[in-house]
Amino acid sequence: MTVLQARQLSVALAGKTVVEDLDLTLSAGEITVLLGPNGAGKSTLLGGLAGELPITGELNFGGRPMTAWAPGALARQRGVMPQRVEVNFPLTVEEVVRLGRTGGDRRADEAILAEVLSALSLEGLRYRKMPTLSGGEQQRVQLARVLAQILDSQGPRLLLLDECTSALDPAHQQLALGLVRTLARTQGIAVLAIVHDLNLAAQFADRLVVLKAGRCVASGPAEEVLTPSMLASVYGYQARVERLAEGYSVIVPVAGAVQTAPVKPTCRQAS
Ligand SMILES: Nc1ncnc2c1ncn2[C@@H]1O[C@H](COP(=O)(O)OP(=O)(O)OP(=O)(O)O)[C@@H](O)[C@H]1O
Repeated sequence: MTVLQARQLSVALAGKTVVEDLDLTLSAGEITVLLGPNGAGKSTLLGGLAGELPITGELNFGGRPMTAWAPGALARQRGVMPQRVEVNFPLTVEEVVRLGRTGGDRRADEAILAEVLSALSLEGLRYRKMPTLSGGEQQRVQLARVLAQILDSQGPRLLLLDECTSALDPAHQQLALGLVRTLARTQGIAVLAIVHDLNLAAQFADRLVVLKAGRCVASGPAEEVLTPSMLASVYGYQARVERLAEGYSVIVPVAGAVQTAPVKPTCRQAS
C-alpha cells in the first residue's frame, strides 16, 4: 500500500532549488534508504517531505494531498527525526519522550513510554537529564520520542529519519534499525531513512534511492543499486560489493584506491 507519493517534487532552500523533479513512492512496511554524497540534498528532501521547506510538485500522504492534513492529525501519523537535535534544557529522558505524545489517553501514553524506553535500552536512563547524556544516548532518546509519537496511531504512518544511527556504536545501530524494521513490518509504517553507512543501508533497506546534486540517479533494491560502478560514479568511491550468505552485501574499500594530496609544510622549521 502506498503511504507517500511525490511526483515532480522540487524543494528550495534559501531561495535556491536544491532537490529537483523527484518522483518517490514510499510503501507501508518498507524501509527506503536515501543515499548520496554530502550536499546531495538528502536532508533538504526530508525537510520538504516534513513540511519544513517550500516544495513544488505533487505530494500525497495516505491518498490525500499533504496540504489537506490538519497539523494535529499529521503529528500522530508522521514522525520526523532531524539530523541534529540539541536539548539544552534540563529535561529528563522520560520528559523528552513524552513530548512525542499529543496527549489523550494517559494509560496508553505510559504503556508506549515503557515500550520505547525498553526497546531502545533506555530504562536505566529514564530519570537522567538530557544534557548529561552522551551523544549516542541522546540520539536513542530522540528516536524513542519519534517512535512514541506515531506508534499507536491508526491509518497511514510515516517515519522520516535523518541519520538516526550516526552517533551509535555498532550494537546500538543494529538495535535501532532492527527495531525500526520490526515496527515497519508489524505496524505497516513506511520509513524513509538517510543512512551514510553503506553496509547498514545494504542490510536494512528494502529499497534504495540515490541522490546526486539534487536529482535521483538510481533507485531499486540494494542488490541492483549498490554496485561498484554506482559507488564510483556517485561518490568517487572505489569499492567491491560482496554478497554474504546472510542475504545482504558488504561494501569493502579497494586497497590502494585512496588518493591523498601531498601535505606541504606551512610553518618554517625552527633553525
Ligand atoms: N541554510 C542553507 N542555506 C543555503 N544553502 C544551504 C543551507 N543548508 C544547506 N544548504 C546547501 O544545500 C545543499 C544540500 O544540503 P543538504 O543538507 O540537503 O545535503 P545532504 O545531502 O543532506 O548532505 P549531508 O550528507 O552532508 O548531510 C548543500 O549544498 C548545502 O550546502
